[in-house]
Amino acid sequence: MRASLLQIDVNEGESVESRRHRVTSLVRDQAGADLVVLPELWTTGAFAYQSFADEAEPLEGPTHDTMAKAASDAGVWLHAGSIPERGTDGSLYNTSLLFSPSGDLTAAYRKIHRFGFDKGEAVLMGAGQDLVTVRLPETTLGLATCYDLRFPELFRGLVDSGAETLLVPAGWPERRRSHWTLLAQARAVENQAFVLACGTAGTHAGVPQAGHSIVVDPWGEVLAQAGAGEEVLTVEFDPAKAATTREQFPALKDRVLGLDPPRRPE
Ligand SMILES: NC(=O)CCC(=O)C(=O)O
Repeated sequence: MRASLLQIDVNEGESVESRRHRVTSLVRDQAGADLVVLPELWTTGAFAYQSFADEAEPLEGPTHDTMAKAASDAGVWLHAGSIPERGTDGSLYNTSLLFSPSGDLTAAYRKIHRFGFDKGEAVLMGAGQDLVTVRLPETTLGLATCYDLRFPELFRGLVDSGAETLLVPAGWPERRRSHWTLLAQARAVENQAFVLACGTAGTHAGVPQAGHSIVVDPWGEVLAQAGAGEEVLTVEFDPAKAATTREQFPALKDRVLGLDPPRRPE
């Protein structure tokens, strides 16, 4: 499979409309890839909390429409990153969209772990409830978003649902770049899965972004990593390596199931 991760520079000097236009043409340029991945909340910026409500869109809003067309023009599976979604219940969600090569919306994942503790996304957006996996001809995708990367139980749930390739759009800050690389490798090793993690470049809301989008194989080897600026990171990988790694080093089979989860501290 050939995958292209589009590490987009997200900054307030460019309008949402102009960025959407620019990203659409970048996606179209990826014809020949099998899978294209965009970052988290690339229209607004993941830390631009004050613009979430103004820029929120219904699931099938302007970003959906332009990305559906770009996926079919390029003939690629497109993980279009995430949008600030205005749900039919009126709440906001951080929702990622996956399109088929014919431009159909195949899956939507509402981010489960919201970042910010008692501020920002954590209070402005609702939490997703559902794990999402998608069967492609070559592999089964598992969807997660940014801060989710810190929660291994979510990824284990995706693996239990058949995932072999884990897609993680993000808006990860430079301040914690070492965690980004470490966690991407950890999720790959412990789940014996590919991890394709696509972040943003630039600075928005005063938060410099880490960039350094990364592709890790099921053995934990880094197949490719971007630099700090806007970049198209292209990588070829054999998705069957998840199954062979699991056969040859069958650690997932040694899981002890049914352990009582520790109680959450008061
Ligand atoms: N947008 C996010 O989820 C940021 C996550 C983050 O900064 C971290 O986990 O560290």
